[in-house]
Amino acid sequence: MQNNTANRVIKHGYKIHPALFQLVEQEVLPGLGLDSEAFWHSFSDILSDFIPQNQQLLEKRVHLQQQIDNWHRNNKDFDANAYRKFLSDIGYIVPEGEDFSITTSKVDAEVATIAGPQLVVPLMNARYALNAANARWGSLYDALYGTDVIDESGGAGRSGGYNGRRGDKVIAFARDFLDKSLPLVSGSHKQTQSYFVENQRLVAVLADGEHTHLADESQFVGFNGEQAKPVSVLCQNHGLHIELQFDEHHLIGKTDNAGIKDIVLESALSTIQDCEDSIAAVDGEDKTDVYRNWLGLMRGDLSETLEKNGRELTRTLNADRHYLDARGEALVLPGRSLQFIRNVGHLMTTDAVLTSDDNEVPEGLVDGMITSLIALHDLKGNSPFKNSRHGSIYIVKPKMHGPEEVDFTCRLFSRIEQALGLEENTIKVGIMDEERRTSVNLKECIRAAKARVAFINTGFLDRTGDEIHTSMLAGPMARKELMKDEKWICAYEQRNVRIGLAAGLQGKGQIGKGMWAVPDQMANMLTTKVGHPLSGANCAWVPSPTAATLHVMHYHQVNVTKVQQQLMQQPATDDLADLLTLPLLANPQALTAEEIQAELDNNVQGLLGYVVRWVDLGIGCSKVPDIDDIGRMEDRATLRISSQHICNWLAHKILTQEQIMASLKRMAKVVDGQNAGDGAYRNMAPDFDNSIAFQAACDLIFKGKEQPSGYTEPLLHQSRRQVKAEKH
Ligand SMILES: CC(=O)SCCNC(=O)CCNC(=O)[C@H](O)C(C)(C)COP(=O)(O)OP(=O)(O)OC[C@H]1O[C@@H](n2cnc3c(N)ncnc32)[C@H](O)[C@@H]1OP(=O)(O)O
Ligand SMILES: O=CC(=O)O
Ligand SMILES: [Mg+2]
Repeated sequence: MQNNTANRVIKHGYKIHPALFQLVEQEVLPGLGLDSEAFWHSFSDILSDFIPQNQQLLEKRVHLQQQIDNWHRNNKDFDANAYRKFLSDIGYIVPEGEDFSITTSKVDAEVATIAGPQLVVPLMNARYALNAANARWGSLYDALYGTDVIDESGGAGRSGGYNGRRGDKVIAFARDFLDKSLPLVSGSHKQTQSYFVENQRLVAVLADGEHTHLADESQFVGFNGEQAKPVSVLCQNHGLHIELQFDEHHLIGKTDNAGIKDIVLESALSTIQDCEDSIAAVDGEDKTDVYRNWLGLMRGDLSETLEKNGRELTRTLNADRHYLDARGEALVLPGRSLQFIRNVGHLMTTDAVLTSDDNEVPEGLVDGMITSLIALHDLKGNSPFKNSRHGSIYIVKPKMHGPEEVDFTCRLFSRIEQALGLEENTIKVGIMDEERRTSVNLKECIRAAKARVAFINTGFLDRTGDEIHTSMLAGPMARKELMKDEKWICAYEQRNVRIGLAAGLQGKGQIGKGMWAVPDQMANMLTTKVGHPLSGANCAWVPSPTAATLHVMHYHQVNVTKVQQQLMQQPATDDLADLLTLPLLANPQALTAEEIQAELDNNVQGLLGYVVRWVDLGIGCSKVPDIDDIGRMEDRATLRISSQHICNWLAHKILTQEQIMASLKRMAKVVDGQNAGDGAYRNMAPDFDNSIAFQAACDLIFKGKEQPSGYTEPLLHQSRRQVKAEKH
């Protein structure tokens, strides 16, 4: 791919994309008190020092993978002990050192001490990014009414205008939630006729006129309005706030015994603004758009005008929330989620900055520098809002392979801090445990970041892709849907919590769990995702604000601190053997032709449905219907799984090339049909040869074995850039 070198601004030998240069000079640097020349000088020094190291780390990945491939070629009879020894001999598994505790400081409570949902959002989409930042507080009534959590039986359907029968079910569900999280001394919230404040206590009046109180009176936090007739009452449970809002003239309030019009839950405590797998930013122009959104969030002036339900509205960041505390004194709570930014990993390069000989520079280096620079606006108080009250910058670093790569990130952050005049360890790091070499060496990875690590998180989607790719030659893999029951993944999830706790993350940072990837199945999420806090995780990913408002109920139900304390009492186990158990098909011959076809078609449908929107429309995260018509969140990590899975079955002759091509062509028509309502969409069928998206999908499968770690971004980027070039 030819890089556009026109109109570049040369800074200390590097050629800066004009859009990025303009953004930094005209929008980012003003107000930061930094000298422009000094900034570009230190940026170029950092690039010169870190580019060769970045390259070496990538070469090491390739070298290790080659040795693993050779080992599988030469060891058809798998011996687990010999395999483990081999991995240690080649340095894939590193020796574990003494126990230690992380020393990270200045971590905000949303990360360190309060357990709750973490929302992830594509930063390229300002409408969603703003919505996510504002998802700190969400209406429980809306979340219940609008999703399958409330069943439609008995005339409680969702279509049409407000359905009172459905509303009654919502209110009953919510009252039940109040009874569990804010129990009363006597009676139930289901019987309350009113609430008021008296002598710094919350009083609930029951149907028979009895005045009762909260069983734990310290749960009452504050109110708004008159003590005798509050318009809202604020309580808390496990550090999470619950707001009861009253209005007896409101559509809902007037049907409610106590005049409650809504119950608002503190929901997404933290949000990850994503520059990585949920977006499609392939060049300097795209990167600049993404950085501009981050700037708007950090400067507090991001806004987006949109049309919703036939009305135009302008979305901006929500203000903080004001109350009177129990004593009647002012109380202010954050109106927005605490924001992390996810940078890209070490693999990709970007033309946002070119070297003197026109080579792209590692994208992660540019992300690190520019997103930190932008976050300085928050630290310097240039926004009417505050993100980190402790003056920290939170960067999630994905797809790192082992402790050396974590160390590289930390050294990069340290240099960025020096360049920006920040105190050492201002930039906190979230380590995604989503590559196998990180999982097997997790303790050493955390040690490498022990003064700045603020979270570890099991990115099980990428991790599954890496599991397949790393052992590509070992044999055919289990079916995709059954992967979640395999020994390695159970060990991976438990081990991550165990090692995180042993390294002292409790009270200092997050031990996180992965994404709920079926955005419309909220009832299923409500029964299943409680498993995350129960496993000792103090946060877990959700795909939408609604999911955050529902998932937060799990943290009311489970006291994660107590779970963690119990887990810390348990003796350490050697779970490495389980972690290294390959998820191979127990009996490939037992698969029926129908099962094979269904597995293939399902993978192909998801893959095509995602890739076509990525390549042709630049949409990095989509809800794509699977073969059973269930909408699934697809991003680059889920694509990594499906492409690597097909590739693996092809490599082991469960599938043939012809069979895959036939499925691709058949499923392309299905996907075209699914997108028929979208005017911007371009069909893949029948002119397959001229569809860049279709060709990209083929390459992801047929060239999948050769892709570094099975990643999808090199091919996606190349194809998207081709589409963009054709449009210009
Ligand atoms: C493996 C990994 O890396 S996982 C991390 C990467 N994945 C993600 O970040 C997933 C983020 N989620 C999403 O992008 C979306 O929820 C999708 C693509 C899954 C579904 O999107 P859609 O089909 O547009 O959702 P749907 O139509 O149900 O809802 C749209 C509404 O929800 C909001 N919404 C949906 N997801 C989000 C989100 N993550 N953050 C904020 N708002 C969101 C939209 O703003 C929109 O509301 P609006 O009209 O008021 O603006
Ligand atoms: O980034 C998350 C994942 O599951 O991959
Ligand atoms: Mg990932």
